[in-house]
Amino acid sequence: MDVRILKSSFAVVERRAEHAVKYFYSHLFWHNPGIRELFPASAEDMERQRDRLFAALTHVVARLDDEESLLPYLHDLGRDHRKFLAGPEHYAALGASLLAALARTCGEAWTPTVEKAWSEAYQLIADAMTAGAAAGEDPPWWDAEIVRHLQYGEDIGVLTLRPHAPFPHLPGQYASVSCERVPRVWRTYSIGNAPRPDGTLDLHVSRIEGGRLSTALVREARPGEVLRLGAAGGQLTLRRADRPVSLIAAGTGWAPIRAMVEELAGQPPDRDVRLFVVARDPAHLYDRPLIDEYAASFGRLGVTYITPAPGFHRDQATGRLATALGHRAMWPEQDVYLSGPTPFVEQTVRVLKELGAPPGRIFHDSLPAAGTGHGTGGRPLGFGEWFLGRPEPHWHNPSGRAPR
Ligand SMILES: NC(=O)C1=CN([C@@H]2O[C@H](COP(=O)(O)OP(=O)(O)OC[C@H]3O[C@@H](n4cnc5c(N)ncnc54)[C@H](O)[C@@H]3O)[C@@H](O)[C@H]2O)C=CC1
Repeated sequence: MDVRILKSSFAVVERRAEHAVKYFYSHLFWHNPGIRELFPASAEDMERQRDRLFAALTHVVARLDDEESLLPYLHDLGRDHRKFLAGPEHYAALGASLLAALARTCGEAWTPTVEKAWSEAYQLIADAMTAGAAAGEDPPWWDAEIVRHLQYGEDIGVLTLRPHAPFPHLPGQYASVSCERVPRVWRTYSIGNAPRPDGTLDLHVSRIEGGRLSTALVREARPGEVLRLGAAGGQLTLRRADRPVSLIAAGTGWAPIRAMVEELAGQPPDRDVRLFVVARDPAHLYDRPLIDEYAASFGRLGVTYITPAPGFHRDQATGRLATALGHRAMWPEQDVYLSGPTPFVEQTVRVLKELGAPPGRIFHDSLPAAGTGHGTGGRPLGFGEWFLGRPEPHWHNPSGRAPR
């Protein structure tokens, strides 16, 4: 496999990424009509799917000369793709369409040497993914019955699920979730509890305006229905160290923090733990009674609730949090765990760094697209630049896994 040739031809493809990805899917669905059934039906969900494919491809090409890190990534990716019902025949079809799209996009730069390099590279990718899928000991997915559905106000739902088989997860991790009401659409939700003896788990869902899965889960799903879960992942898990801890949650970002508080409460540490809970209004502090109970029973836990001042926009709570963080000392010595909306996490990380928190001790899930769409000097980003400049999205980081 000639990595130099692959990278230089991929540089051409990146500049015309949108064209390449559209051509790829048109080619794939035209030649394999059955495959369309495996992908989301709506144009909007399909758009996201296109983003994922190119992001994963970029990730792979960037690591082609580092097989040591690439192979485990591809194994995990293959194992993860079992939940999409991907079989060996699909890998062959995808390979043919990928090569056709690359050839089309590269134009005259597509020589027999380039084609040979890409065929070999794709074979390596497909072999590693199918080997990963075959070696996976976990089920391809977990069916999980809704056993309780609580709704807080119009837009928050807490769903308790009972997986049909043991579902390994660590406090703070998330799972991808799919529901028959919105076929073939998967979204990640953090798990709101530490592992329980009865194996049940809670998902905290905030309904997004126009979000079909979150609307179905909050407003329509009922006990008795079965959801589908992919393996738990993510690295927002407690580091066991002898340091003070701050936990900061906004909105349903409370879910993974709650799981970590449960873990800490099981073995209360001999160190200071401070919890900041931020919500758009007091009615959205939906777990406040439980948090107060924890604070009463777990002596080293201090809690600060933060909502916007009356009459202010919900985001004002983030400014109020910054002030409250400024009143806490010890930032250079502690571990900080953060969870909530992406702009909230970005803003709070900046404040924490200014307060002296070491970047290596601030933990949060990888953030999806920052989405400003602008480069230096306010220049709009080209499509390929935009893809490449994005932080690594967590939906194609299947390596951040639960213990197996
Ligand atoms: N592991 C993680 O990081 C998790 C992240 N989430 C994310 O958290 C969000 C929760 O949504 P909701 O409960 O509806 O929260 P929300 O929209 O009610 O926001 C809660 C608080 O976050 C802050 N905030 C929200 N948007 C902001 C902005 N643009 N700039 C500054 N501050 C902002 C405000 O202080 C607001 O009061 C979802 O986007 C979800 O994806 C949810 C669970 C886990």
